Amino acid sequence: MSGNLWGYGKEDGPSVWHKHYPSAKGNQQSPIDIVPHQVSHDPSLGPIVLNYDHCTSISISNNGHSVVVEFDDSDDRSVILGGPLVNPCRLKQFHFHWGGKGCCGSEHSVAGKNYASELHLVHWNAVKYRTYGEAATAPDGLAVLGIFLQTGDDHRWLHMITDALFMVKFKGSVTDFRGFNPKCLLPSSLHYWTYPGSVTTPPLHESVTWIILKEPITVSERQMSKFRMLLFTAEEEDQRMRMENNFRPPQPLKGRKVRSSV
Ligand SMILES: NS(=O)(=O)c1cccc(F)c1F
Ligand SMILES: [Zn+2]
Repeated sequence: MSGNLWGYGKEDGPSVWHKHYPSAKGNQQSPIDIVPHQVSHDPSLGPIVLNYDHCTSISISNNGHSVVVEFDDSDDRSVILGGPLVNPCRLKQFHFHWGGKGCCGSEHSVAGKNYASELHLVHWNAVKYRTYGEAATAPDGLAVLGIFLQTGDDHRWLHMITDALFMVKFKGSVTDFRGFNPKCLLPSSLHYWTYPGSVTTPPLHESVTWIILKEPITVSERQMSKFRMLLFTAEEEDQRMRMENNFRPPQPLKGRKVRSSV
């Protein structure tokens, strides 16, 4: 039975990840608190382009840490390009981080403000690396697009995801999830902040070019509550633990520059 290597609890959460994952104390860790007034505007930064029109979602699953939608990344059907990126990067998966009822669960914060949740679209540099695994350990291997979720009215398309969550309640569950285009989850503006960082879950590799959209999307508290009916635990486990507060707190900037497109 695969043990629980790490989690978000008191005994296995972010404050003890460094015991098994030394990168936790590295110089380019994520997330960070973004302070807009200290960001340097870089006019050489072009717009980001999302070519998701022929994207191929395959499945939605509960990996015991979040809910993940996986894509077919066997070719360049869905890529992110432009902005700070040298090479186009292939969409591999997206997932969310969220808090408990009514409190915040984003990973990045903006001048100390946290949002209710944060959506991460994970892409990898298939121009330079042969596999995702190889890219995941290289400094220019991954590009993650971060989108903040704030609460308000219902999001018109998020129900496509929240309606499927009952199928993946337990850790280790997976179900078909085809034909979903994440373009429907984007805000109207693609203005962004960007900085060099890490994946925010173990093994915490410093392989991510972060691209964080400035404009949040709006979802309802009712839609957010459906994420909280997911469980960190598997069906056969006695202790059922609600999946919430699955976020890492901000990490030291250590001299890194956060740049903005406009
Ligand atoms: N939270 S996260 O977007 O940094 C992330 C998590 C797991 C695998 C990744 F490749 C990744 F990017
Ligand atoms: Zn994430």
